[in-house]
Amino acid sequence: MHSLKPPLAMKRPRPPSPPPLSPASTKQTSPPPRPLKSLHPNTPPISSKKPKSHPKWVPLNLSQTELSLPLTFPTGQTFRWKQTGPLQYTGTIGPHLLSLKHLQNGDVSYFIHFTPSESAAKLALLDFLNVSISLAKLWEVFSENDSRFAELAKYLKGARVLRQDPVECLVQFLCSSNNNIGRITKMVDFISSLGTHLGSVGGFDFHEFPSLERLSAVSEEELRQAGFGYRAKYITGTVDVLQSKPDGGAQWLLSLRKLDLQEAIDALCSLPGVGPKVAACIALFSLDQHHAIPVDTHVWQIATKYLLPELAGARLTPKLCSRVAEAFVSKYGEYAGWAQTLLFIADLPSQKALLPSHFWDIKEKKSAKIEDSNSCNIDGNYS
Ligand SMILES: Nc1nc2[nH]c(O)nc2c(=O)[nH]1
Repeated sequence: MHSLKPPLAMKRPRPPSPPPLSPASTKQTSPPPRPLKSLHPNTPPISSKKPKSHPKWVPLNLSQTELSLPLTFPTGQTFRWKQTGPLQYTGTIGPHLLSLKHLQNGDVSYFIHFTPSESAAKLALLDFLNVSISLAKLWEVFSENDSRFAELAKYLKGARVLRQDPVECLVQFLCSSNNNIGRITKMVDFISSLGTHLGSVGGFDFHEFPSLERLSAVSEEELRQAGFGYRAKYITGTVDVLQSKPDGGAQWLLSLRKLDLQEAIDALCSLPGVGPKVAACIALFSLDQHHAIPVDTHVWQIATKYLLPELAGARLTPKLCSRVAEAFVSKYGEYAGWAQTLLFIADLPSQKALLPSHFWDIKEKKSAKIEDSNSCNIDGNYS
């Protein structure tokens, strides 16, 4: 078994500036001068002479109903954010390194560890969190149309869809094909380690996601040696195709935000290793395609139980995938992907403890694992 360590041949990029101190390291190694009062173990102490730019936890004006960090970050949308405290997650957005945490009343606050510009970091965070979309309002409408959703929503408040960078999202979901969360995370960590180091928090190193140019310097062989298996050729193949786009691959991917859903899915499926399920995940989590519906056997089970009972027992085919997607959209409307996200999360074994036992039926019969669900063949490797 190969360890997912950076290949020796790769040059490790240098940080743009000395890594910033994390809240934890601030506390442990170099407390700021003359603290007056510490409100929380991870809260930097307040100092009357604190320079304006001193990092601090800042309220985000988002309640837990609008954003639950444990339901949003470790539930299969992104594999790049790390849990760095009991209710605290840390990750990068572009060149910004930030932590988010829940306060005791559930509200979310953020802490900037490193950024070239604080105002740009805040804007990038709000954009990444899709804050212009009210989850409470969406869920009210979904709940009116679906009593089961209404009940689930009581237990799983705040499962929000993120607006990730498309290159980052695409590479993560290429790693997700037929894979489990632990290995996906290791692969994504490996790729991320090729980007510029931004700092360390809670014992984790954080890097800006590498540019396509930097990714194009990694060979298929290096990825294979690092344990990527057949996904290695999908990653290098996709990076090559993106690099050949006249305006650049990153720009090409961003331009898919303006297309209809089907056009965006077709464009994504032209990339090596991208099938309909992975394309729908990328479309939903990075391309503003809010009614994209990733369909795999787990979602198929939910759909045949609650939306299309007449199809129970049938074998999932590409045509039936479209039926499922249509059924979701006709039930939940233009933000149907956000409803799918809650139903997907409710089906994860990790969420079982949050739900009363009568919600466990599907999970009991089939352990809903991401590992089986992201194959490019929608009907292969699922059982
Ligand atoms: N909301 C969803 N997240 C996912 N992650 C993943 O790998 N598949 C899914 C999915 O179908 N929905």
